[in-house]
Amino acid sequence: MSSVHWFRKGLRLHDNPALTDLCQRPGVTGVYPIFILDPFFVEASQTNSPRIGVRRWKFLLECLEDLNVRLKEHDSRLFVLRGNPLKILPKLVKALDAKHLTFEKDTEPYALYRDGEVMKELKDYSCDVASFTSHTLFDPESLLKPPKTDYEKNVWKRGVPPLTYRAFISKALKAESNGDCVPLPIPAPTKIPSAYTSLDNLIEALGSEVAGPNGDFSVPSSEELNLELPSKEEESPHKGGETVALERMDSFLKDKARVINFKKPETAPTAFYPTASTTILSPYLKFGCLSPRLFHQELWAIEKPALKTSSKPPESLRGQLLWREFFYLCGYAVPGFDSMKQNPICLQMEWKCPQKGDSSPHLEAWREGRTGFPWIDAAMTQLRKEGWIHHLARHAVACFLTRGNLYISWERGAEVFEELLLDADWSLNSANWLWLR
Ligand SMILES: Cc1cc2nc3c(=O)[nH]c(=O)nc-3n(C[C@H](O)[C@H](O)[C@H](O)COP(=O)(O)OP(=O)(O)OC[C@H]3O[C@@H](n4cnc5c(N)ncnc54)[C@H](O)[C@@H]3O)c2cc1C
Repeated sequence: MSSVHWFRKGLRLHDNPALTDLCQRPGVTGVYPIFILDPFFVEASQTNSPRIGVRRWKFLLECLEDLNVRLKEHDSRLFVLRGNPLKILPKLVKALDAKHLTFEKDTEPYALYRDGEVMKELKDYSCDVASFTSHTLFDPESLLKPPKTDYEKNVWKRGVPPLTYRAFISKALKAESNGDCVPLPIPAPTKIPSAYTSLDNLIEALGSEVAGPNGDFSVPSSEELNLELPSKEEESPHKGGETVALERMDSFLKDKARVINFKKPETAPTAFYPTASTTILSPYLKFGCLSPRLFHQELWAIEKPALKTSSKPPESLRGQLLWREFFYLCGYAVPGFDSMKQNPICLQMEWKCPQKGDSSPHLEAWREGRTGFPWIDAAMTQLRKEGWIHHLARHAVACFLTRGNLYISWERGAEVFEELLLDADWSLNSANWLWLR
């Protein structure tokens, strides 16, 4: 019996409950691991700048290559399909006569829409569709309160979220220190049943453009995507993939004293990779090359025996992961989270450049790192060249653009970050810009 696992984020084999569950289902004899290159993420936004900058593209391709290599170790492979998932996926399921489709739950607005449409399309087809939480520590649904008052019912359609970090921690962990409440990661599948259908059959059902220029559903090259890659000297030092993610996590966590004493505000924004003061795991968490539950488990194993003396959330390293969790919950629960006007918890201000597509010489100078303020320009230059900057540098440039100096809308800043950051993440980017407003 054929089945499909759809990778979107969650580009990993470890702690991938959707994949592991599928591989263990009785009667499943062939698993197709697929990734769809969705034009939604490729096309330029209204600002005419691409949603994904070239460095993040490169990082994604590295993640896909690495995933393919790891799948091959299990006698499997990754099938990369080019096109709109709403059109391709139902066709694929039908062509393979697949009886199961699994994927990781994704709570961003576009993903919720996309997955809802795919499920609708497959409703009358005898394919069991199942999604699993593993991009966050908790399923956001589980942390929302039912709305009671008319106001709450009107505003919080998905449920009422805790709106402060402290309230979130006490809801999620019941007590600040109780890391034992967090679900544990699961191991990678031991066996991935191979898929047998010939590529010709798939091409006939889906169309040759879906299979890529070589007709083999392989990971695209930079040439296929028309990417103008930076020269070797200009490359970002951060390489994508689960293999690098696990190595980097292990390497950072070797220094237990650093983990136990980690206080985010005291880390240096001017320390760069490979001696950066924070983990630089954000791009790997963003694409799901690293499981947050595995990272949490490793952190908790170091912190728990030293609980009396260790640093605590929100400053500790586990506290950083909990910020991520809190902001994902807000992104899911708060309507219009990425905008000022539609967002009920956002301060309303008369910013300059309020509309998508608005520009100004000050905005351009900020974006290009030529404000004349050395610290701001250095941070924006690092962002452009490496795709990652320290939290305090993000804070500084964000304050400079908004309430600190230029009074330009935070939404314009978030768009620039969305393009340039390797770790650009809808929930976290919106949340952190909102936090500053
Ligand atoms: C204006 C602005 C925009 C930002 N946009 C993003 C974004 O698009 N994507 C993103 O991942 N982070 C974003 N951040 C948050 C933060 O700066 C980065 O997560 C962090 O600097 C990543 O570096 P690190 O992995 O070394 O973090 P570490 O300090 O090592 O923390 C470990 C992990 O905890 C999470 N984390 C840490 N700080 C935060 C935070 N403030 N909010 C949410 N999660 C956090 C990240 O997943 C991070 O990898 C933004 C911050 C600001 C001020």
